[in-house]
Amino acid sequence: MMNFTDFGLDVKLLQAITELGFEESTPIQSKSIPFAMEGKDLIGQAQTGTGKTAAFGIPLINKIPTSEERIVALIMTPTRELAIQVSEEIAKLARFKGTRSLPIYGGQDIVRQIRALKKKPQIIIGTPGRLLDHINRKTIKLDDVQTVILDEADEMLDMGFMEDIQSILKLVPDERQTMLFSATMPPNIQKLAQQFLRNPEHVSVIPKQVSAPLIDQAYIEVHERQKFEAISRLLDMESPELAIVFGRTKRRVDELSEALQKRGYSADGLHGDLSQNQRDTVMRKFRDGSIDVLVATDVAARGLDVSGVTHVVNFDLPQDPESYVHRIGRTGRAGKEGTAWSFVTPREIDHLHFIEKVTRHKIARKPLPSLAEAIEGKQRLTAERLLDIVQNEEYNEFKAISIQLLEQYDSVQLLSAAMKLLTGEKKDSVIELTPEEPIRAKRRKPDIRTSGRRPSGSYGYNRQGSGGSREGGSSYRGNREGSREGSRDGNRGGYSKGGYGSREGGYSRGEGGYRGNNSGDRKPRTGSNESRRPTKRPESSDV
Ligand SMILES: Nc1ncnc2c1ncn2[C@@H]1O[C@H](COP(=O)(O)OP(=O)(O)OP(=O)(O)O)[C@@H](O)[C@H]1O
Ligand SMILES: [Mg+2]
Repeated sequence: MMNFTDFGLDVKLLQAITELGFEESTPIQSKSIPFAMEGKDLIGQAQTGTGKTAAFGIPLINKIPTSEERIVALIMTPTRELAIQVSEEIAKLARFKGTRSLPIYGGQDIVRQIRALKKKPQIIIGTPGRLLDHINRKTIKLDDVQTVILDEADEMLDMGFMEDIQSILKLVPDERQTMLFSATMPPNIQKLAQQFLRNPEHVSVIPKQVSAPLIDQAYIEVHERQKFEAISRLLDMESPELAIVFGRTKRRVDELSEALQKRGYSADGLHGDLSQNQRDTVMRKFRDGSIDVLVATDVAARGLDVSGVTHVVNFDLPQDPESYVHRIGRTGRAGKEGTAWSFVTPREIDHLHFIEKVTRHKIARKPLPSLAEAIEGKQRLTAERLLDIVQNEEYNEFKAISIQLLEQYDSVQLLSAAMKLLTGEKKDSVIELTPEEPIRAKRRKPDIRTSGRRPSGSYGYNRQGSGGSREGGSSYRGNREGSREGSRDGNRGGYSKGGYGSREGGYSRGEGGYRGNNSGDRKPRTGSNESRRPTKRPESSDV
């Protein structure tokens, strides 16, 4: 671990890093920043939630002169939400230095983007489809780009963005620095790397444990028709601060989020068929805590960093182990702990074993919480809420009436009634979700490592790859949308509990650190770029 002061960074950048509460660099940052500062091309791989964004953001901002008036850097991400988020992190890091960046993605009003481009951003963060659109309109010119970063590079390939990326990179001068980052690196990344990187440094953080140590993983065997009851009980029992529930299809996400709302949970859905405006609203509500359950397709599986996500639930098992890795990686970030549950139907047990094998992590089986446990959980939560008020002495205006009531009734009676009211009764509306087909286990051929250079096991796990055929798509591509088909090689590159020092404090960031605040631009998005649609994936987040 290093201090950020060791890298010889611009003082204003250091100031921003301090302000963000980053005390020491994470392993991927310690390893990548020096290479990046030397101008080397780079393939960077490390577990979810370990600071890859800053690993490329810091050296990037460091190298751009304040006086620069051209677009000199390009960052590509697979989804719009991620473009927004990365752009926000870059903006925070660039705050004092004054580096100008701009997110550019599908679904946002293009005229507005064109206007923003006139302010001479130095860094563009975008999704490939919309970027190409601007390139074709000549509103973005890449002739002066010196640095290109592909975040979640493997996912962009899986989404069928290869051609788009190729067309874009052809327009960038050869004399440039190119960097790829992801927690998983399938073999097909090699193709991209060979084509676009020059003698890249492979930086991968070697994990002590195969799976993310901070995520407590479990599965619950349920029948398809029990899933809704199961999720209700889990939510009641654990009352997550924030939870992300992954469903396989858009229909699933719509039905489930509606059903949860009907039952009184504060939930909302996110998938690629919503308007950008709706997507933004849902994300904002989730980040500020006005909803606590985000039901989503795999559009939310990659890269999203929302602090306070304590639980991830795979309501439907993902097709690919990589998708599993990224999904559960929405919790247990930045040194915090998290819990991930997966619902597995009896016919999917084999598929679960396959995920276990590839991720080299045994997932513990847990029983479905009983109704009694769920009720107890809810009551405990109510009691906590009450005690909170007691502790903060926020009840003065109720004192008089309480005294009056206590003259007539017994205190236990009264308190019980108050708790009943507070807990709320479960609305037992009938919930019916359209069943999803079980995922069939598919055998994949043993994988080829991302790069022959690394000793085996240096990734988080050696996965069995699909040997190139894209896993999963076939059987349900049609309506399964959302599911990210697989990247091939997964890896939780890194970082064991000890990785950040001790787990809580180790990855320390000041209290005030984060909480998705969001300086970035969040405007209603309208309009779209339908001209290019990734071939592989019905849910494109870009167009
Ligand atoms: N050195 C650091 N100290 C403390 N917190 C950090 C540090 N670097 C990054 N973080 C914070 O850690 C969180 C996770 O970082 P980030 O989103 O970059 O992870 P990632 O490795 O890109 O994960 P994913 O694979 O899911 O995209 C963010 O909130 C980020 O601000
Ligand atoms: Mg990331």
